Amino acid sequence: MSDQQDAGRDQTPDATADEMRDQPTGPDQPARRGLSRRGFFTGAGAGVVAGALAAGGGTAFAMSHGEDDATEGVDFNNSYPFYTGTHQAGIQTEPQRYCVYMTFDLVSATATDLQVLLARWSAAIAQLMQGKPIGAVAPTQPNAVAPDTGEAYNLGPSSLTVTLGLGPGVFDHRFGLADKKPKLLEPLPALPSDQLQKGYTGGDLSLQACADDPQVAYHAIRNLARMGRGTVGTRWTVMGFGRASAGKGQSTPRNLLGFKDGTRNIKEQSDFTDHVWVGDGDVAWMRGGSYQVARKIQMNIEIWDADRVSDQQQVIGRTKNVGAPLSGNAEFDTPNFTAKDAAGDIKIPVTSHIALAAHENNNGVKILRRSYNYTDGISQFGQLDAGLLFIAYMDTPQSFIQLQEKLGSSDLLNEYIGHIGSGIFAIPPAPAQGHYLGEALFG
Ligand SMILES: C=CC1=C(C)c2cc3[nH]c(cc4nc(cc5[nH]c(cc1n2)c(C)c5CCC(=O)O)C(CCC(=O)O)=C4C)c(C)c3C=C
Ligand SMILES: [Fe+2]
Repeated sequence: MSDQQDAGRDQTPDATADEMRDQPTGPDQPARRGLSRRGFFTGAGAGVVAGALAAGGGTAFAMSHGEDDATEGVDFNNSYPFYTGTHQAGIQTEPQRYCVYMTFDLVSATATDLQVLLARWSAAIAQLMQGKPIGAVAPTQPNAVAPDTGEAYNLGPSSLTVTLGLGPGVFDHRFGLADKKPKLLEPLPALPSDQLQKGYTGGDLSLQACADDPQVAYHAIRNLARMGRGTVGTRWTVMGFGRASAGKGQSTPRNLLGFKDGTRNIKEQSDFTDHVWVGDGDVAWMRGGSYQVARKIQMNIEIWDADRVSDQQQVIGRTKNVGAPLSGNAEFDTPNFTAKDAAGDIKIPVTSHIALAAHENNNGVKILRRSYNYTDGISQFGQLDAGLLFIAYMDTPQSFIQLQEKLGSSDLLNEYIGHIGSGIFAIPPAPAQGHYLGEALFG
């Protein structure tokens, strides 16, 4: 690691050495908390993802921003525990800056192969989340092939979380696990405005690796895919940057439309209990788990960029700079969906994105959004190929279906986006020490 990277990773200008040593750890608690968010060196910015990858790590650089920014500091030494015995990390965890999402097809039809893979992946994920390699990077035996590919060596845990999902295919005729199938795990139905492409859809297993260093997230997925060879084959992947959602202690970031995204995301513990974590109503082994819906949503960026900001605000239902609902003044003002202006017009259009998606207008339905921006470069038509890797967690997939049936039919945003990829997965709870993800399936 270069001196510059070392400086970015280990120096915390306004935290003392004692503060750094004495932070509490526990389920879903980072190993080090309480470090000042401001005054830090920041991690790699969204616009330099490719550069950071090419440079071989999270670029550390000092920047000055205005007051209304989302530049919380990054502690590359922060880690989360894997063996919590409760919920998997990477859901309630404050969103990290980068995400590599990949789905896999099971190419072996033997339940034992699946069982061994889940056990080996679990052990490896636990190591990776502590910032450790999954075996020797440079074996002493000169003819040996290295178990770990090495590109994350010494980069620090970087808040890595790896979240595993089980798709509907795990419970089909192949593995004898049909009686263990989560009650609500079915392929998503066709939804209005779907433009799904086979190359970005489906999968028997999913891995969501999130970290504050893109290379740490990529290393995790690369090595887990490598371990899976012979049992799984890769299906589709998206690399996400610039978290497009906010956790409880975080400021709200912006998506590629330039709007704050995540203002009214789920943040309170009671909402996680009521809307995200599976309770007693499902198969017993899913208790503490969740359902994950992933959508690759392409944006027609050039068309959006040509639109007047006043119109963009009508589409979203919020102001672009502050992120306030059109019925209010400040970002966290509660939207008033019946408020009218002096001319008698509804202030938040009824077909705006937030009016259609808000829980007040959907019988109380709420989902946890944990999305990331993505770019695939330039399309065959010479246009920017970019969008949102929409990832959501919920206690029933019906919540997403209900919202998307409405959004897909009427959302003003549909002129500017297209859902091109899709996947649905059951998220098992996290194992306790000595156990592995999905172990209850094989009892
Ligand atoms: C089916 C669920 C949703 C999809 C798909 C979706 C796509 C999508 N959203 C944005 C941008 C924003 N979304 C915002 C709010 C918001 N979105 C959903 C659901 C889906 N979005 C919900 C439930 C909400 C909260 C509504 C509320 O309670 O007010 C916002 C506003 C800021 C915020 O509260 O987060 C933006 C901006 C894009 C660009 C997009 C697809 C590309
Ligand atoms: Fe949205």
